Formats: sequence, C-alpha cells, structure tokens
Amino acid sequence: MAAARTASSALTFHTSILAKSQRGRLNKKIFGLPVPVNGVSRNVKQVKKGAIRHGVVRAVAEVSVKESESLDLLGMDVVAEGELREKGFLGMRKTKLVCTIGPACCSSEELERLAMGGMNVARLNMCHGSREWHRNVIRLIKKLNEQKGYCVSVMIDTEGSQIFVVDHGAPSSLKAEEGSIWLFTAKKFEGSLPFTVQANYEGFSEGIVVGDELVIDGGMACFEVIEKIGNDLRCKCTDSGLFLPRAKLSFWREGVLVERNYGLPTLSAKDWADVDFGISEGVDLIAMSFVNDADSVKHLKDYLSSNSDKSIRVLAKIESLDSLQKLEEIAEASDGIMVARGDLGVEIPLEQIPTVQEEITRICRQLNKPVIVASQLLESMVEYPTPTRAEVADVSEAVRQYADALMLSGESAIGLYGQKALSVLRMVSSRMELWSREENRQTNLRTHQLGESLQECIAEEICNSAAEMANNLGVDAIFVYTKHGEMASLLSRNRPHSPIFAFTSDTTTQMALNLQWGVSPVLVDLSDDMEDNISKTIELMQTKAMIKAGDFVLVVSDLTPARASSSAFQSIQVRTVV
Ligand SMILES: Nc1ncnc2c1ncn2[C@@H]1O[C@H](COP(=O)(O)OP(=O)(O)OP(=O)(O)O)[C@@H](O)[C@H]1O
Ligand SMILES: CC(=O)C(=O)O
Ligand SMILES: [K+]
Ligand SMILES: [Mg+2]
Repeated sequence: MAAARTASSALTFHTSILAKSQRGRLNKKIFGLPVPVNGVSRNVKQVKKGAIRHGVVRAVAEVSVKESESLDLLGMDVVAEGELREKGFLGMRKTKLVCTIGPACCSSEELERLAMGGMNVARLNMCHGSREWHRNVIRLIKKLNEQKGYCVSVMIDTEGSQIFVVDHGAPSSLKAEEGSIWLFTAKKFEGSLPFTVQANYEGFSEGIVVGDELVIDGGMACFEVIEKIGNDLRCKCTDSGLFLPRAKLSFWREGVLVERNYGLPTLSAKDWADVDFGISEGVDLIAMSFVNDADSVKHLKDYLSSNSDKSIRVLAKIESLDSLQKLEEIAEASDGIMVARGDLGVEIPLEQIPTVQEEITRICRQLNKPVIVASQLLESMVEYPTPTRAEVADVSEAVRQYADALMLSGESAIGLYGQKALSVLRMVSSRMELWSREENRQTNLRTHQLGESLQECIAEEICNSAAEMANNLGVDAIFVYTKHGEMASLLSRNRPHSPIFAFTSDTTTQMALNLQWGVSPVLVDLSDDMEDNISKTIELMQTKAMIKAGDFVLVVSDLTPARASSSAFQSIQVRTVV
C-alpha cells in the first residue's frame, strides 16, 4: 500500500492542453478520473501552449536544412516509420518478427528484402554454417542498419547438447519401413552401411533397456529396442517414417519420456566459443538452447557482463521437459523466452504443445519477459507459396495469445518463399491485432506485482495506469523515455492499443526493445532535462512528419530531471501536439 501511495504522489498530469483537445468526449473522461494532481501548476507552466508552439515553429523553419541531420538525431527503423506514415498509429504492427537466416536469404539484397518486409530480429542458428558465414551475415545486417536506417537486431542461437543422428547412410532423408531392423550406434561407420544410424554422443543409450521405444523427431518414425549390445541398440521399426538430417532421438517407456541426464552441459565447449564469437561480433541477443535450469542462464549472463562491453540479452529456449518444469525460475533468470516447439515436441506429446505454449506466453507476460513462439509456423511454405489454413490459424493463435514475437525457421533459412512467408506473418498478425482491438479482447492484464523495491513498484504502477489511461483516452501514441528499457517493457506488458515509442540514448536498449510487443524503439540523444527531451522528440517526430498537430500523446518517463532534488522522478503526462 505504501508503495502505491508514493507512486500516486509521483504522478503528474498535464491537463491544460487536454482541455483544448477537440476530442470533447475525452475531456469528460479525464476530468472524471480520480487523479492526484500533485505538482500540476508547475507542470502546466512547463507545457504552456507557447512552449510547444515555439518548438513547432522552429521545426518548420529548419525543416529543409535539418532533414538529413534529423535522420541522425532520431534513430528509428525506416520500416516502422514508413508503416506509421502509411497506416497511421493504429496500423503499426505490434507483433515482432524473427527470421532465421540461412543459405536462401544471406546476400545483402535478400537480407534487405527481409528487413523491408518487417524482420525485426535476424536469428543465426549456430548448429549450421561456418563461423565465417555467420560473421559475414552479421556484418551485412549491421551495414544495412547503419547505411539504410533499418533496425534489425542480431540473435545467435547456440547449438546446445542434444542427441541427434549424424549419419544414416544417405545424403538427405531416408525411409524406415515397418518391421525393418536397424542398428543405432555412436561409432562412426565407413561408407554406407545399410540400416545403420550413427548418433552424435556415445552415451546416447545410457539407461535404455530392451522394450523401450525410440522415437525419431517426435514421431517421424518409431522403433522398439530389441537388443542392447554394449552401447549399441538393435531396434525394430514399429511405425514407418523418415529420418531427416540431424533427426532427434528420444526414448519412451510405457508412454512416458525416459528422462535422462546425460551429464552434458547446457553450453558445450563449441557453444562457449560461439558465445565469444557473438561478443566479438557485437550481437544483440543470445538464444540458449536446451536450458535445463536457471543457473545455466545466470552463468551465461555473468559471463557476458564480465566479457562484453555491451549488454547482450539472453533468451532461454524452452525445449525440454526439464525446462518446462522449471519455467518460472528460468524465465526470471533470463531476459526472454523462446517456445522452441520443434524440440519441445520431441520431449512432450504433440497434443500438449498448444496448451503449453499458451501457458508459457501467459507466464512470460506476468513476469515481464518477452516471448518468441517458434518452429513450424508456416512449415509448408518451405516448399509451397501459400500456407495451409491450419498454419494461418496457428499463427493467429500465437498473436491472439499476445506473444511478443513470431519466428520463421526453415521457411526463411532454406525455403523457396521466405519473403512471402514473412509477409504472411505480417498480414496475419496485423489482422488478428485489429480484431483483438476491435473486439476489445485487450483487457488489461491482471498483473501480479513484480517489483520488490519501492522504485520498481512505482515504475510498475505508473506503467499499468498509463496503459489503462491510454486505452481509456484513446491516445494516438505512448511516448516513453527509458535508459535500460524497463519502463517501455512494463508498458508493453499491458498490451495497450496505441503503439509505444521508446526513446533511449542507449543502442543496446534500442536493439533489445526490438523484440517487445508494440514497442518502436527510437535512438535519440537524451539529456537529463525531461522537459527538453519531450519537446525535442516531439519536434523531431514532427519534422519527419511522423506526428502532426492534433495528435494526442501519453508521455511516460522515469529519467531523472535536471532540477529534481530527489534521485528519481516518474510521471505520466497527456499532451496534444500543436
Ligand atoms: N546457417 C544455415 N546454413 C544452412 N542451413 C541452415 C542454416 N540455418 C538453418 N538452416 C536450415 O534450416 C532448417 C531450419 O532451421 P532451424 O534453425 O529451425 O533448424 P533446427 O536445426 O531445426 O533448429 P534447432 O537446432 O535450433 O532446434 C535447418 O534444419 C537447416 O536445414
Ligand atoms: C527453435 C528450436 O530450437 C526448436 O524449435 O527446437
Ligand atoms: K540451435
Ligand atoms: Mg531446438
């Protein structure tokens, strides 16, 4: 309670401009709000009409000479900017899009087409491709960002320790017929030995007994273990199917996954080398495969904070039964989560994936961690130019659940129709977002309180209230001024109707916020004079014709103002651009 009282007293409302709003219906509403108006008179003076008008006049006078300079002053994704100009505030897409980069899309031109198509994050899967190849892609993306004004964050995804097929004697896929007998071994075999499959790890059969079921890729094919010879397994195919390259192996006993601790670390020596590579190439995010507990996430985060100058965010991939059981502690330790449905579907029955996904996205939102829904969203588009209706329904469902981001895997990495797949994600997301808004499904999250310190509680309360106010008032946009992205993230957590423009002077914050629902990160040189920041950013946005007179903006800030005697000061203001 004490926290809430203090938070309220820190609220400031700039209502004088609002009274002049043409939106009569709004005036009644806001004046009906039981808002404390501490400090209003001082603030009203700060935003008196002349002050803002002065800013506008100056912007207009300088528009011709400052056009190119303002590009530098306001670092916003050109694609989001174009979307805003074309479709207006509410037309801006909220759900973020991640594309896995592979041989089908790794040239500068192809990467640029994906960036133009709305890719917010490029994912590099360290399971595939050489380090040189990855380095080249990262540099191309950074060059596009710097030279053409895109804002694409780079995420590497570690290989992790998992048991998979390294060789099955055929160059690509291979069929297993029902009743055929196969030898599974960790030994390398020369040439093609029919019906022999090599696993990548010698302990792959530890704890496995005759009668257990060996499942390929979560059900592509099934075998029964009929004999154990040393570490090798002789198996009979009970359900015919396909071995794809790098097919995953799992074992089941009486319908339950045989959980085995192979003693393999979450990050192998190769993964640590990839992490060092990521640090040296300045990647923005690291997705950690096969996380089994919070400690491994903490370990990587500690390593990054001692070894990287920039703050690289760590996303934990939920793709094992273990990680599912420890979801909350893993989410709390990480900077975000990926629902890695591909491998998760190897470890849990497929029919559980939809409910598990919904639960993970719900928990992530409660804990304020961005969540990516990944794998097979538009799988058929690896080969075909249109998605199946079921795939469209799956994508819509992830958007309806308010996942922060959707991810393409093979669709963009090796598919024939990567850009088309991206445009399907874009259109399906926009449609579902609109529907959710119109149907008013966007009910405010009944949040459990996250903050422990008073300061954190204040920030949280301010953001919850700001999002609710923004919806009630129907503001065009929410502006937030943030150092580490915390306030922007807390606003996003409430999934408000209006887009959130997060102004920050920290590039790492900008790149991390790229993953968050509804947030358009904007790089701008912020001072510690909040009033100056607000008028400067409004002016810059006006110069670039991103906002115009009459637009109605809710401003949230937690930066320390110049003359405040206390250490921090948070506020919600409502402004009409004049
Ligand atoms: N850098 C790359 N080079 C070559 N092929 C790639 C590359 N990245 C992805 N691919 C191909 O695209 C397919 C799908 O990509 P994705 O990253 O989802 O693979 P995955 O191996 O299933 O993922 P994970 O191992 O993380 O569970 C891969 O099976 C692989 O064939
Ligand atoms: C993305 C990933 O790693 C998976 O779905 O398994
Ligand atoms: K991976
Ligand atoms: Mg995986």
